[in-house]
Amino acid sequence: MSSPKLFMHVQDPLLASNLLSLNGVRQYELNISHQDENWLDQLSVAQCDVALIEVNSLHDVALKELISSPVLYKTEFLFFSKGEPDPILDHLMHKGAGFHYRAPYNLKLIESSLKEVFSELSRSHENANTQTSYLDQFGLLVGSSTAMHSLYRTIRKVAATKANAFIMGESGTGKELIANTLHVFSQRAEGPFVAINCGALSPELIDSELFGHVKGAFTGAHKDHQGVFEQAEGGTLFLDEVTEMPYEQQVKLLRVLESGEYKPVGAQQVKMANVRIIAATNRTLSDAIRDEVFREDLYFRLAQFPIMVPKLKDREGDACGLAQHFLSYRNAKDGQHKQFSAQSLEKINHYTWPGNVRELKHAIERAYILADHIIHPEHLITNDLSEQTEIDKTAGIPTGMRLDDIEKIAILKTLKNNDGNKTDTAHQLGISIKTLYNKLDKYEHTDFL
Ligand SMILES: Nc1ncnc2c1ncn2[C@@H]1O[C@H](COP(=O)(O)OP(=O)(O)OP(=O)(O)O)[C@@H](O)[C@H]1O
Repeated sequence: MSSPKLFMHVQDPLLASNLLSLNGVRQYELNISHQDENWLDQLSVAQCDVALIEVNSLHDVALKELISSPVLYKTEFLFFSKGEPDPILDHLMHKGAGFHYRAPYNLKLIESSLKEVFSELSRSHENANTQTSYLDQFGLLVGSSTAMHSLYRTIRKVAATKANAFIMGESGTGKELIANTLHVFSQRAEGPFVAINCGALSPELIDSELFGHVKGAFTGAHKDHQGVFEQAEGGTLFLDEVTEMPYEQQVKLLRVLESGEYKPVGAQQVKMANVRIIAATNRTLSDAIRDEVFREDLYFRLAQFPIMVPKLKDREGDACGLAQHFLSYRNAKDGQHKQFSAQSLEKINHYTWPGNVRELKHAIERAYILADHIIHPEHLITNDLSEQTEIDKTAGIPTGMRLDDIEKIAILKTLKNNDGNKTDTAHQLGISIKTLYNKLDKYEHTDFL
């Protein structure tokens, strides 16, 4: 088991020796900087959990670079300064970089901060290879891997600010849960969390869905309707699949973000929005911007904090842990005691889960339905095409299975075969996209947790 790593860039010999004498420092695996090289470059390579940085020059290039570096969100920083006002350092503190100690330094306080951070990090390092059903939970997110703990730290820092955030990650990695967790840890937690899927909005109703409408604004507008900006007033508005919003609508969104003003359809008066926006996409943004699917200016407005979500296959140990987590909740709901065989856990551990946590969750749901007591590998229907024939033979529908369970299996399997593409899935199943979204929503909110 590797222990947490600490990077130290301190020029003042007295401060350096004081810090090195602390137990709080010595418990880490130490990386001392080479003074004549850029410390941020060194820290990026060393990938340390904690960094002690002495700031003693307004011309510290690395400090400026840190503002836009991903290292800012992966590392816990303790800055030391003589106390001269430093706008860059202030900017970093507003971004939730960590602690700033001003001379004369209180070594006891520094020691206790380092110990606290160490015990939090050790827990994540210890659990990195867990195969048990117990996983750490942060907000709504479950996972004990180092990648998830690094994400938790990022969320904690971003939540402390007022900035908009842009969550990027593959489908099924948990972007909506992350947005919700950000909300829960923010100062707006008492306000509403409103999520809207921009891919599921019909082009005719999009203005009304976003900004609302007044009675009589158009045929069928029988009464006033609140748009999501108003519903989320004082809270957080989550724009899922924001890159799927029609290009011309994106300008309207940009305008609201710039001025805070919006006008319900048919209204005379503008309203002021008081919402924090969190957006998400599973597209590769550079491609979406290049192909003119998504406006670059909107991206910059939304992405004051970009958050990258790790794929499930990059969260060591979490696939098995999450599988057990989902199964235990399902067992508890039905008063059952179904279990995984050792071979099933092995299969879960080795499969790459291209559909990420959603695919895993659905696979466990299907396995739970198909297995009597022990979940064997053949009950775990994955997207792995090399196993498809075998799966199809073994996944016959047992007599007496509930119709809504059969429907669920048909929907989830078709979705998987279409790599998560909901338009193609709805088309093949002969249902509307809206019905598909409603059903998926129902499964996600009723099966587990
Ligand atoms: N870390 C996690 N812990 C527990 N459940 C999770 C986690 N991540 C994802 N899930 C579950 O997996 C499913 C998919 O999550 P979510 O909808 O947040 O993913 P997404 O990245 O927003 O997907 P999409 O891009 O397709 O909208 C949900 O049922 C969610 O509850």
